[in-house]
Amino acid sequence: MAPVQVKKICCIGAGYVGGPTCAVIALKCPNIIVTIVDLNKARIDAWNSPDFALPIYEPGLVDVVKQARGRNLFFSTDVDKAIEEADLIFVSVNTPTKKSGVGAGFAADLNYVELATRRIATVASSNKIVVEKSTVPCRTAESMRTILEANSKPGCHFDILSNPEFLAEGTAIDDLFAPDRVLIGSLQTPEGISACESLAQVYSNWVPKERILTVGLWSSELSKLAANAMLAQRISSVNALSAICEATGANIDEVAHAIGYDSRIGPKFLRASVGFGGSCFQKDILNLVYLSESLHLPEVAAYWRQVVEMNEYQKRRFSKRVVDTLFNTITGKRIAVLGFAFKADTGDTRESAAITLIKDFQSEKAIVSVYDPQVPHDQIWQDLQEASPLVPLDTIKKQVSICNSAIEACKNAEAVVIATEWKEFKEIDWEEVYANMNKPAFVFDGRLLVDADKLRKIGFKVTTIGRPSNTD
Ligand SMILES: NC(=O)c1ccc[n+]([C@@H]2O[C@H](COP(=O)([O-])OP(=O)(O)OC[C@H]3O[C@@H](n4cnc5c(N)ncnc54)[C@H](O)[C@@H]3O)[C@@H](O)[C@H]2O)c1
Ligand SMILES: O=c1ccn([C@@H]2O[C@H](COP(=O)(O)OP(=O)(O)O[C@H]3O[C@H](CO)[C@@H](O)[C@H](O)[C@H]3O)[C@@H](O)[C@H]2O)c(=O)[nH]1
Repeated sequence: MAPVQVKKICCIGAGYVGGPTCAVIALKCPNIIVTIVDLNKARIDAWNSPDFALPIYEPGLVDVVKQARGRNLFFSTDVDKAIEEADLIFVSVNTPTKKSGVGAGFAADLNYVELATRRIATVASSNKIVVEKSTVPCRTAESMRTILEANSKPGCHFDILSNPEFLAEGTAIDDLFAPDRVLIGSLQTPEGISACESLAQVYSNWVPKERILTVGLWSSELSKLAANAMLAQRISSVNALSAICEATGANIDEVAHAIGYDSRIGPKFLRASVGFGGSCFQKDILNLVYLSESLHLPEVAAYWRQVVEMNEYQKRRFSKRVVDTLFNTITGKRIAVLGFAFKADTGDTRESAAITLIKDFQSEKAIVSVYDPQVPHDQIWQDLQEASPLVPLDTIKKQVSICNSAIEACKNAEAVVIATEWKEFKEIDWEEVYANMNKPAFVFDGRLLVDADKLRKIGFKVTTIGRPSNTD
């Protein structure tokens, strides 16, 4: 079967994945019309804003959108029109962890995927290649196919592909321009292989052929969960070692450096931290845990669950270290929290470690001043409210304030807690910070960001993750 040449793409979901991914496809494939749709009008309006005030912050994204928007890249709320016109449809909607019902707290909520799939079936009157871009449990493509086939118009044929996304926030554009690999899963039927070839041709406009991996549908779906589980496992492993370092006098930086030199281990993703955050790692591991339990593999489930438990332990351990170091009480003390995003170079706060830390400080009755260079203030209030649903926002606002600079946040504080590795925190005038703080002035570096010796020379008492107190 000759592969269909894709001329029009629709992407359902204009979020952190759909937006950047399909904007890059539009940039790299000027002959393909790409329309990104979403039900959220405010989000689409932001993508279309004349001054490029896009709904997500991602280095390099504005340049991509500037070049392609209006040429062959369009953002719209008219979901049906874009579905109808497209040859290929990416489903890039959110798949959060279920909050209630069977599998609550573990299983992926596939409601958005199902609604988008049903919409495609209802609207489409010509053949479509439907691509699962969202991260989903193994065999979701089968459910999508069943829904599409049961609801399709006569003569309308659907091929389903899995094409998970591996971009990391903060480096999304670089990752999309030069991906380690593009993974496409299809049924191993002539139609499936042909559809796979159609999508591979789109990517081959800029991705070298040897980096486009084609596999079976279920392997593709599972590979996405597996990649995230193994990445998160590395962080939990290094964080577990950081606890041993703090107790023994070893230095986690030196340990990570030494083990990373082994070419079988490699140096990347071994940075001890206050805990991993982001919308993916925890969700996808819990998804894998649920899958393992559903398959009656309790030992496998327990193995992966431990990666998340270690992460929770790391966050709790860090908060406790702050309290212990500040003479076992932080009641009424001002703590400056630098960074609220889950990592640097993003404004995304989903599952950010900062949220847990601030909640812990609130329950110890500290006064908290927060600063993040990218996260909107409304988002911070929303996250803190969601973290403490029983506490009225007015009460939270009496304990927490949001500042417009790091210097302002640190004023009159007893301690500075570095929760996100923003480069600007390395470069702030620490002498000025010190001058304006109560003494003794403490710094807790949860990101291995600052030069502890330099800060100690200024007068700070510095505690660094993965190093023993007082001696690093
Ligand atoms: N964020 C990441 O870095 C990342 C990376 C790789 C994979 N993923 C996966 O990609 C998927 C999307 O993640 P995200 O971070 O972009 O989510 P997101 O919440 O930022 O975006 C999803 C968008 O889909 C829209 N939507 C939901 N249902 C819809 C429907 N029926 N019709 C039209 N629009 C609809 C929502 O309004 C939302 O704007 C998830 O499965 C996630 O696990 C995310
Ligand atoms: O050595 C490290 C590396 C990362 N982190 C933390 O781990 C979290 C996740 O970081 P990262 O993986 O860089 O960002 P994400 O955007 O969550 O990307 C992950 O999740 C995406 C969504 O599935 C995948 O597509 C990516 O491949 C995968 O890296 C963040 O809190 C980081 O601060 C560490 O603590 N130490």
